[in-house]
Amino acid sequence: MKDLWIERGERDLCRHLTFSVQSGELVRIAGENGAGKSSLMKSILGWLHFAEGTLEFNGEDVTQHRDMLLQNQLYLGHTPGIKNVFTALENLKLYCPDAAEDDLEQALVQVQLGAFADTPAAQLSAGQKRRIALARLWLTDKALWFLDEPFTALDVKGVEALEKRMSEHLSVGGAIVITTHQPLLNLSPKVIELAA
Ligand SMILES: Nc1ncnc2c1ncn2[C@@H]1O[C@H](COP(=O)(O)OP(=O)(O)OP(=O)(O)O)[C@@H](O)[C@H]1O
Repeated sequence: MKDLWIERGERDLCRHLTFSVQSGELVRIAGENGAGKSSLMKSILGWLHFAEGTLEFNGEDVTQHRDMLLQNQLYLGHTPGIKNVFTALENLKLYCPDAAEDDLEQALVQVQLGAFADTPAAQLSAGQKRRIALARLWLTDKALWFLDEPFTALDVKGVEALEKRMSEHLSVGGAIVITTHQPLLNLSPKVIELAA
């Protein structure tokens, strides 16, 4: 990201922001509520316009055509986006339609939802719904993850499991951009601070 200038409404969320994310690197976007962390992620992914700046992915300018970036990324938003009428397994299938049934079930086991595969999401807690969304991280082969407040509603075990999965991803050359108001337990990110 080079010289990003992002405006929202009347506010400049950042000006001339430059940073990089390398293979194997965890980058944390930090800042107070409203500082622009989610907006920055959405701008990088092309869902929000940015006023100025360039984006490169694998050394190629993708500012105008983000196809290559989008094909290689997984974005997990700060709301889990779970449909109440569907079961945990069905919800995961919606996100990962090409995954084999066994793999979907295994991913639910990884997030301690093995026993809830056939339970409608309406009967699950906020943390359990978050875990369904997170189960995608055990199924994806995308290199670059954007995780917007992924720890919300998770208990300590859930946080530990997610950090372990993130650590595995980094160790095989993946990269992660994360926003979180919660301190990481075992991972040491590079921090990009946005002023409120
Ligand atoms: N849909 C929207 N339309 C207009 N402005 C918005 C919209 N969503 C957010 N904003 C504004 O953009 C700014 C940045 O919001 P953003 O959600 O990116 O902050 P954040 O740092 O992710 O906050 P939080 O820590 O609360 O999640 C805020 O000033 C907010 O008021």
